[in-house]
Amino acid sequence: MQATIMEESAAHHANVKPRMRILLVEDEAVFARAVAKRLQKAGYECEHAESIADGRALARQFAPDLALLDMRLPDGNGLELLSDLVAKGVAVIVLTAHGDVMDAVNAMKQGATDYIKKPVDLEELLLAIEKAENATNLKRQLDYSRQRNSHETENIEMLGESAPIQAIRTQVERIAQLVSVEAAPPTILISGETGTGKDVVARLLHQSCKNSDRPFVHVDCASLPSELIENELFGHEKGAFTSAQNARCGLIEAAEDGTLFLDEIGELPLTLQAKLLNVLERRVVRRIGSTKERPVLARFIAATNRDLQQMVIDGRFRSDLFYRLNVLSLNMPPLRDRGSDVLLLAQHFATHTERRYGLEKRVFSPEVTEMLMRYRWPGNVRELRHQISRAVLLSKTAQIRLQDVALPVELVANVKLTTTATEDVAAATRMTLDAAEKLMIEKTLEQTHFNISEAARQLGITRMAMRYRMEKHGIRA
Ligand SMILES: Nc1ncnc2c1ncn2[C@@H]1O[C@H](COP(=O)(O)OP(=O)(O)OP(=O)(O)O)[C@@H](O)[C@H]1O
Repeated sequence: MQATIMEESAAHHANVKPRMRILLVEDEAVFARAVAKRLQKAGYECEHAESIADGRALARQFAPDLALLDMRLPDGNGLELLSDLVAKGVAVIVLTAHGDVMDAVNAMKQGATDYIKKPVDLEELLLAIEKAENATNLKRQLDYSRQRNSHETENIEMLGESAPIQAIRTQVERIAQLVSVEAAPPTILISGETGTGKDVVARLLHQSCKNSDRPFVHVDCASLPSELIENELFGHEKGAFTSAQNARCGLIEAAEDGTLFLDEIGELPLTLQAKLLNVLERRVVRRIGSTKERPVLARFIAATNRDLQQMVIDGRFRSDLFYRLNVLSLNMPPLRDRGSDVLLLAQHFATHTERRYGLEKRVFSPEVTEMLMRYRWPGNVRELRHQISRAVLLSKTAQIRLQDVALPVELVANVKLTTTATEDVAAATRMTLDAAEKLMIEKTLEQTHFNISEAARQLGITRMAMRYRMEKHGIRA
């Protein structure tokens, strides 16, 4: 989040056109909150209205570039607002109830840019917005046909040449072959620390299966309140509870014969774990308030950064569900075990940011290169991506130096003890040269459990020089 703010403010300074302003007209509060949060995270400005009247008023004040318009609103049909917005030159993506084809057709006839079926997959929505953004930009700049761009498909990239990433690629290929001959596709469990690319690999698995043109539905079990997850997953019949005015299909059904990706599965409440197990075993789903069972064709992929086996021992995760999910498993390696993939990814993210903001090419100083290789990356690829875009935006010269990279002080000791590195650390931490040197020695000693030879090796100095410096700074082993 911090990095996003930094990117935006730097973009502002670099005189780059700010990103789109989006008006969301939607009366389902929880869903609206999730959409607004995701859009803001992606760097868009977003305002939310709950009715046609509010939407109309906000459209005047906020002057959006794009609107996301629900069709069923408390004070009428979204189509009433659609024509006003289109007349103002606002691109409109309509959100239609599942199966309500007529709404979509009417909206497109009245000038909507695109439509998305509910329940909405946030990543799919972002893609539609990007398409609309590209289309609008193109239309403005070149008066070009929007059609060409709106058919681009997303290309998922899992970069890396290291052995652990090659092994993941091979596993993905094997799974793709397996799935094509199996009747009920086997469930896949992806584990790995946060930011290692579990989402990326889930999409890659989807892309490489024969049903890749079918829906990919992402459910984040951690961000949905537990009382809503059941409704989201299973859907409900009209009248199933007081506020259920219309029947609604759940996400399991919405995935059709594509992929249902259950992210952060470790956060699923125990009661729902039992219900999910039933779906996986019997391959049927029943909406809340319904007696009718519908067949489940989707393939399930689950992901977690928790130790599910430990959760089973602690009684917080059902063992039968764990075994059912864990038919095939993929373990995403942490970034620190991927060798020079760190540099390959850093270069990729740097180029991406340079292109996005029209900046000149940057190079990493040798100390930064070394630091990138030695840092432990607890937030993995996500952390690297944020650090690199931030460094590219903040560096005043074509060379990215250590002070442009805001890695936590306690890990700076991973850099060799050269004069330039000490100067860079001092500048980054606003310490004197002496204090920076002392800090680097102390931290390396701590990390090597006071093994002086090992610490000296890591710092690139002799054991004698290490002893001398420890004495100078009054550090006792
Ligand atoms: N190998 C890779 N190549 C390119 N980009 C990657 C790679 N791995 C991860 N990323 C990028 O890093 C970011 C984090 O990845 P992702 O969301 O897939 O991680 P995650 O393991 O699902 O994280 P979390 O556990 O927090 O949900 C994303 O922006 C993703 O595009």
